[in-house]
Amino acid sequence: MAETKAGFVALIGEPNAGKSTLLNRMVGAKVSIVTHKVQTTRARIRGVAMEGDSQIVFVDTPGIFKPKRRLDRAMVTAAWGGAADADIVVLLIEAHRGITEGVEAILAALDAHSNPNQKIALAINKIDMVPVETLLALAQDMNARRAFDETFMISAEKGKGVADLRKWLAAELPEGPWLYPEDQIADLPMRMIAAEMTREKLTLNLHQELPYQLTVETESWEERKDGSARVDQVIYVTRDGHKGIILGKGGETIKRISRAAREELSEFLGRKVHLFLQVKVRPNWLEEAERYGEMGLDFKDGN
Ligand SMILES: Nc1nc2c(ncn2[C@@H]2O[C@H](COP(=O)(O)OP(=O)(O)OP(=O)(O)O)[C@@H](O)[C@H]2O)c(=O)[nH]1
Repeated sequence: MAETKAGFVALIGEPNAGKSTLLNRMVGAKVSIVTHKVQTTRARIRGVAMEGDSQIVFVDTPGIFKPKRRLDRAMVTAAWGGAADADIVVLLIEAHRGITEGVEAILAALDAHSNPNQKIALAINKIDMVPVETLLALAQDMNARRAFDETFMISAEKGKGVADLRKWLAAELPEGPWLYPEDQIADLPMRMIAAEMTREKLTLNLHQELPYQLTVETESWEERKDGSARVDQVIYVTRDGHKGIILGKGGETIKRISRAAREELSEFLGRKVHLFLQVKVRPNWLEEAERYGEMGLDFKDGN
């Protein structure tokens, strides 16, 4: 019998590089949140992909960017933490943006946050947006700055090159027993996935900065005899005014958000869901330790 392999792969990159899209494509289920807005990923979400005898456990980290607030700092620390613990690190960059200041900053910090036993691959994403010459020049330029173990050119959205990357990852992982039951696609508690779904709908339905000033928590999850689930969530905002915006005129906005989140969760679970949303004002939630635990982040890291 062939030896099984298993290990952790960290996807790192600037916000919006396409980490969530790539993860979802590799795992084949929507476990991470994808939107057009940056910094949507706050927690270290894992997805598990099987490839032959290998089990690849993905750590989808928040984008790495210059931290300003405590929450930002905790997110960036979590991102680097994910990289340090992984067997393989994949640096994802955007083909059309090339070597940005952000990419340079990540390259400069990569040595300090990785170890010599780790393989580090480069994945140039969004190749659908540039001509092939640009792509080859970028691959060369990046490899001149750092000797990557392998370079991949992919389109996470269109699925190009993704299978090659997956095969390479599977082959490079250390030998060992699988870490999760084969049919388990994500170890993220369902409560958190449900909260992320609601947060995604809020992000899509609200404008500008507001989505970054709120957080969603699943307070209770009740399995009902008829096979449905009752899910109660609280949306925490920092100001009274924000609460009004989320509720909307006659509660229209929150109803729309609730309907969209319920439909997605119900589709994901394959059964009926009763979703109840409440909006609460907590001026200091950005500074409260327990909010960080809920998001899988360490409060201390924000200091
Ligand atoms: N054209 C093109 N767009 C892509 C591709 N991959 C991802 N995108 C888009 O890029 C945007 C960002 O993708 P995400 O997967 O959310 O990026 P992320 O790195 O997880 O972002 P954060 O969660 O903010 O860190 C989305 O609008 C995607 O649809 C690609 O191969 N080609």
